[in-house]
Amino acid sequence: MAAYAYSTSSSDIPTPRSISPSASVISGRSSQSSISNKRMSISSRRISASNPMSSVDISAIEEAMKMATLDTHRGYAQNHYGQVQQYAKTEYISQNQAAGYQILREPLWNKGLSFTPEQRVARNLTGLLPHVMENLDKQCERALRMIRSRQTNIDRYLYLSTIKDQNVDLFYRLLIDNAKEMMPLVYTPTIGDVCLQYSTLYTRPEALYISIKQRKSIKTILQNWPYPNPEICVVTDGSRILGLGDLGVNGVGIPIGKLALYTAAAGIHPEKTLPIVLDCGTANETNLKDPLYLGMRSKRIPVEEQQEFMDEFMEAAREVYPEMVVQFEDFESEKAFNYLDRYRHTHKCFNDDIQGTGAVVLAGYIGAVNLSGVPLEEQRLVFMGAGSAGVGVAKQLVEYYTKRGLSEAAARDKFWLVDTKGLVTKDRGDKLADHKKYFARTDNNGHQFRTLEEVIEYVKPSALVGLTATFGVFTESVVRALKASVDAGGLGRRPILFPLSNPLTKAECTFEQAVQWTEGTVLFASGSPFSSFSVKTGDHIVTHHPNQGNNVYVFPGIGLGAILSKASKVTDNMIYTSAASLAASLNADEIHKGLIYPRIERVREASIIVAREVMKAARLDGVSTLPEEQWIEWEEWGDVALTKYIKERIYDPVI
Ligand SMILES: O=C([O-])CC(=O)C(=O)O
Ligand SMILES: [Mg+2]
Repeated sequence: MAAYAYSTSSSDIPTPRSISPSASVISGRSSQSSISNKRMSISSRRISASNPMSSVDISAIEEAMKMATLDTHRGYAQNHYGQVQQYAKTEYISQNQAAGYQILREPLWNKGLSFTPEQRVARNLTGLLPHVMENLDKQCERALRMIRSRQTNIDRYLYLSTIKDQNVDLFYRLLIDNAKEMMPLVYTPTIGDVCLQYSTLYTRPEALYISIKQRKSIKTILQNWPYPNPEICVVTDGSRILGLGDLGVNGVGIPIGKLALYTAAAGIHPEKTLPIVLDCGTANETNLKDPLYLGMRSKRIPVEEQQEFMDEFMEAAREVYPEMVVQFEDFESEKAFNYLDRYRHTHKCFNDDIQGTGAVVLAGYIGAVNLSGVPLEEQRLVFMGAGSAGVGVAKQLVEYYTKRGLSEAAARDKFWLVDTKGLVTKDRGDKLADHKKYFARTDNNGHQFRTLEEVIEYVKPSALVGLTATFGVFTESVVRALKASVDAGGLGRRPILFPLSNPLTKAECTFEQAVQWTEGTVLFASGSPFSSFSVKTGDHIVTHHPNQGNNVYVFPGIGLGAILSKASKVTDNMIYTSAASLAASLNADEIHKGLIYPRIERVREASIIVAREVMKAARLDGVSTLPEEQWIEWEEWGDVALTKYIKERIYDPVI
């Protein structure tokens, strides 16, 4: 039993022998195909009927690959147990060939009640739809009424998901026009609850699920994705989902949610988005014991084994979809840094938690410093949390300082990172993870500071950033100590406080607490959205507006910019530019209200600005593969022509 993937598991797992060959995967695509499912001829032949307990039979795989290349109608794939099987490739029909229910049942083709009388006749839809014709706005009205009638956010999420599964245009119109209300439902915080319960909520597949058992078939699996030539992929291994830890395959809600935002916030066509979860087992005991758990029921594989799997995945992704940009999401810190370092120079990829979060916090920091009354040079920053996000953010801020003329050493000196063991110092006595070493302090004179309070007392910071995934770490005494150290510098100075962990249940403090404990002076940003609130002081009512320092303000624009500039890789400068352009994208009203990010309703406008500047940075760095004449032509028109080019290419459903 030991070599068997499901070995840790219970008796409800079917034995390999009980799987019939005809139940195995099918794949492939015709070259001119545009969309999924339709007519699938299922005929498969197991070519390795070897002992199911044995490990993967490489020679059988090679044999199958050889046969697959000789016969273009056939491919190969591994089943759940790593055995190789051969099968006939999927035959597709195009939208033009489809009629009747084939159209109504394909969410990307279905226009709901928007089909015109002519279309209804031409596509054999008469009688399949009610009499009325409605534009998207009208259909949104119905959907909104339904969503608002639901009692819980999970129910609202599920309702939205059924719309997405039936009529993609309607789903995105809803999301785009009601961003403030809908985004927390399809993204953080609700998505955190969805991931926790994903195996129970599951009704239908929405992503590619690639398990370590199928690692020799990654190319086939990628080709099984029904939509041609995806441009952006969000991939996770579920090992660090938001601040919720290892959720295994249940973490797939994150790639799905992030990609919904790529479409809503940056207008990448939904057909061009590809969510992927790599199933490498899980360390989550609750999942392993859950009879409904959907992933591989085995312990998470060791880091080294996953490295090989990841290499194969990245190679396969590049070969099958050479134009696709890959966004790494919610890998645990060590892997997150490793993969970014390993692939960033050879593949089109970036890490959202390190680079996206880094950029969005930098943008907020630029705005906050302007309002704080503490000059940039005098700022001192304490980071609570030294994982991928904490270190990623701190490095992005170091780059900002160095771009403003500070030496790297002087810039780094402005940061004090704290983890569960206290201030990160060189002589702390424990083995520091590689990614923390850069920020380890040497000026502590042998003294170790074990608590956040001690660190604040010692550092006297002007800014406190939280990326700990621990609710309530910013206690009243911590926040008051931060305020006191800022007040000591002079009148009118304001503390910067960013409790950034997601979802809301992991936020280091709430917005109301931050306002109360700083007597309203705080410059605040959180990862998940808090609501505004008003307080009456004397005759005045003062409304406090929070900021959401979430990477949703940058990753859609970074991805779109990389795609449209046809960048061969994503450079540091492109990431840095996303932050600088986001900081500069506030309008007069937002500045007047003291905000440090654009309102979430304007995220699409901000993403277009970010994408435009990212494209320009790609060109400056020599990684854009667009023809030089194209750039010269755009330059003659300033930003107008490039903005127009972007707007003409983005998805904006209107009927
Ligand atoms: O998903 C979010 O809201 C932000 C993020 O990347 C994370 O917390 O890992
Ligand atoms: Mg993330």
